[in-house]
Amino acid sequence: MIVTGGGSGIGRCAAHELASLGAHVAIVGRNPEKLETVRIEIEEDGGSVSTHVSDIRDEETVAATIATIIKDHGRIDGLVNNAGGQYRAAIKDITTKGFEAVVRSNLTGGFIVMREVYNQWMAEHGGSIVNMIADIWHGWPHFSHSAAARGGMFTLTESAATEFAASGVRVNSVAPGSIASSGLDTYDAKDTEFIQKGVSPHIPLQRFGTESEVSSAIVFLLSPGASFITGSCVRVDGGAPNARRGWWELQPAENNTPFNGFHRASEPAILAAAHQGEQR
Ligand SMILES: CCC/C=C/C(=O)SCCNC(=O)CCNC(=O)[C@H](O)C(C)(C)COP(=O)([O-])OP(=O)([O-])OC[C@H]1O[C@@H](n2cnc3c(N)ncnc32)[C@H](O)[C@@H]1OP(=O)([O-])[O-]
Ligand SMILES: NC(=O)C1=CN([C@@H]2O[C@H](COP(=O)(O)OP(=O)(O)OC[C@H]3O[C@@H](n4cnc5c(N)ncnc54)[C@H](OP(=O)(O)O)[C@@H]3O)[C@@H](O)[C@H]2O)C=CC1
Repeated sequence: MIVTGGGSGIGRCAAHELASLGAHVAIVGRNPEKLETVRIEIEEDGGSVSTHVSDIRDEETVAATIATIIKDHGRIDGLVNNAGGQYRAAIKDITTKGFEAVVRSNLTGGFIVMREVYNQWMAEHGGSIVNMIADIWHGWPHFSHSAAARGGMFTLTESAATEFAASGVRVNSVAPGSIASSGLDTYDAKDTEFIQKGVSPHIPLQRFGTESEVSSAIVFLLSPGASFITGSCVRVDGGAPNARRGWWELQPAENNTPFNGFHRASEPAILAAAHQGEQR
């Protein structure tokens, strides 16, 4: 199994889960120290793991990385195309260089990894691919570059699912909403406050999700339990896209206490666990 972005957050959690189920996990990322930390954790837990330093945007390195994984481990049954991210900015302030950096990180890079895994292994042997996107439905203000890229990845997933089906390759996407992952550490306090105020009041389940709640969707889609599912998207978002204006005011009075995501009783525990790297 390959997990890109396996050195932190959701990718780290998925890598732990896959290793605990008996898979050899090849984790890919740019930062060798992060990968090394996760390698030690997984091995301490009795799992099998290898680390591969690669920027998913660098075609040559990605091709070489996939070839190495096949040479060393003999097969690739699954790909978790998870690496990515963005910074918060209004459209009016996004430079072309910044826009392209985010699109390359969240669309082109994932495309390169998926194509190489397919061409070098899965076209002949089958497999399962999970592409990470985000809660982009109806747009993603202040993260528009990422929304554009993830929208592309959503339809790339649908196209690949059909093109690859005859090879026995399933391709699905997972769309996390607001997840209290270590990825939130990449935002400064101002951004986090924006996310908290802008996002939390619109989550019907009234909290942020956890890394393991996203990992379980990933693992399900990779598993034989999902053998008739391809070209689909599993949303892991607490119902956020279904909340509409006025929704909160229509709640029963006993539920009608102000909630602000991070301030809910469960939030500090979830965030603390994510920050301390305790989620597996
Ligand atoms: C509720 C929340 C939901 C979502 C949660 C998550 O996804 S959690 C996951 C969160 N995890 C992650 O996001 C992790 C992965 N994310 C990343 O690696 C970066 O965000 C990246 C995608 C921009 C790639 O970065 P890189 O190192 O490859 O690129 P680079 O540094 O070379 O920049 C290229 C250009 O982009 C621009 N620019 C960049 N940053 C800013 C900024 N803060 N401000 C303004 N502009 C910025 C700038 O134009 C820069 O060029 P310049 O002006 O410097 O010549
Ligand atoms: N947390 C959330 O609320 C949400 C997260 N997501 C998405 O889920 C995925 C996982 O996020 P999360 O775990 O929260 O955040 P993290 O920032 O912890 O994870 C992102 C991982 O991707 C790796 N990465 C980023 N860019 C590259 C690159 N160009 N090449 C190789 N590796 C790269 C990073 O490692 P390194 O720095 O070593 O390269 C890092 O390990 C991301 O795509 C994220 O945008 C989507 C919606 C919501």
